[in-house]
Amino acid sequence: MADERYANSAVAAEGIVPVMEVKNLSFTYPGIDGHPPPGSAPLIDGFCLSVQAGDLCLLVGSNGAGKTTILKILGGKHMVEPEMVRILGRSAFHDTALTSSGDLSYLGGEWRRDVAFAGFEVSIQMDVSAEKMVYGVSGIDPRRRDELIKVLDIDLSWRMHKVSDGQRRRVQICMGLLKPFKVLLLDEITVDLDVLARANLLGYLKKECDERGATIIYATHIFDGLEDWPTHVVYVAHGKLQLALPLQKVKEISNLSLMRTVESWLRKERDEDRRKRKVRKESGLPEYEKLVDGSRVTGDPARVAARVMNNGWAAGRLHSTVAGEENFFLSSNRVLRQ
Ligand SMILES: Nc1ncnc2c1ncn2[C@@H]1O[C@H](COP(=O)(O)OP(=O)(O)OP(=O)(O)O)[C@@H](O)[C@H]1O
Repeated sequence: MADERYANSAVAAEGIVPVMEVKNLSFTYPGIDGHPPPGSAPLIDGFCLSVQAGDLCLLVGSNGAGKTTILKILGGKHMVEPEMVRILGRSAFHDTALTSSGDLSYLGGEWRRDVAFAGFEVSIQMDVSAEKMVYGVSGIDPRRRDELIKVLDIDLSWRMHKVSDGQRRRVQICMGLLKPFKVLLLDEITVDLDVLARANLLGYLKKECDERGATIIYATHIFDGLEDWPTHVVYVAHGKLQLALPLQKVKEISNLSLMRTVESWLRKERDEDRRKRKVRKESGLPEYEKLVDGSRVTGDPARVAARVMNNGWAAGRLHSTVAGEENFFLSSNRVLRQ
């Protein structure tokens, strides 16, 4: 699907390297011993995607589909084989300059940070002003900073330990956008923004893509204000790419609103899952695949444990993700087969 899109791209035709290229990405979270549980199937499986400069991709899928995992891998937070994910021609995990330069920015989850002597993942709620946070980053274009403060309507006198969740989130977003990113990965960070702040932020992000050729991947379940916002829609289910299409194409194949279109995809996916579970149950298998440390295990765990030596993990690595089990329970692209 993604390859089709890439082949149609004028930029690709000229042989220009895409801003982001994901090739056959497979990933399994490590178990307690740093290795994937015996017999676990890859959580992200054979995922491919090409994204060009200026693309605004909406990443959609049901809960647990793998969106956050994919965004974290793209953001260099989990190690995968360098050739699986190339951002601006570099490996996000191995080339830390990608994120430290601000070229690649990831915004998601709670606002936490490792603080010396205080521990890892300490939430940012200390008694510090918004001004100190926003002006504490050096080398920022003052006009860009002023615009962001305005767009996000930040009161610089806010004390971070006293503000509301939405106000804290606005400062977090501002900090994440201060450097003129080339690629921005957004994992639903607008949930606690009010309607106006969200609309202003979406407008700002679109402008960044239109005017600077920045690229954004945005995972969300909130479709308010997104009808004409993305340039592309990427749908993932069970860790597999289902489709990656220009918004125009999505509109051509569906006469529903974007939200209703995505809803129909998810409904179809759920119905298919239910049907498969029914078949499993009727044939005496457990209705749900067994979960080991949060990872899927296919078939009989005792039997698949025997295949542990061939599960795609290289010895001594923390997060190796060489492609693993072939017999994945769900087939790829099945959702779109009409
Ligand atoms: N650290 C982890 N260790 C093991 N499994 C994990 C871990 N984090 C997530 N998972 C599993 O990975 C799967 C995908 O999770 P992920 O958070 O990527 O989904 P998502 O599409 O972002 O879901 P949502 O829409 O609910 O945010 C889930 O089944 C989850 O249980």
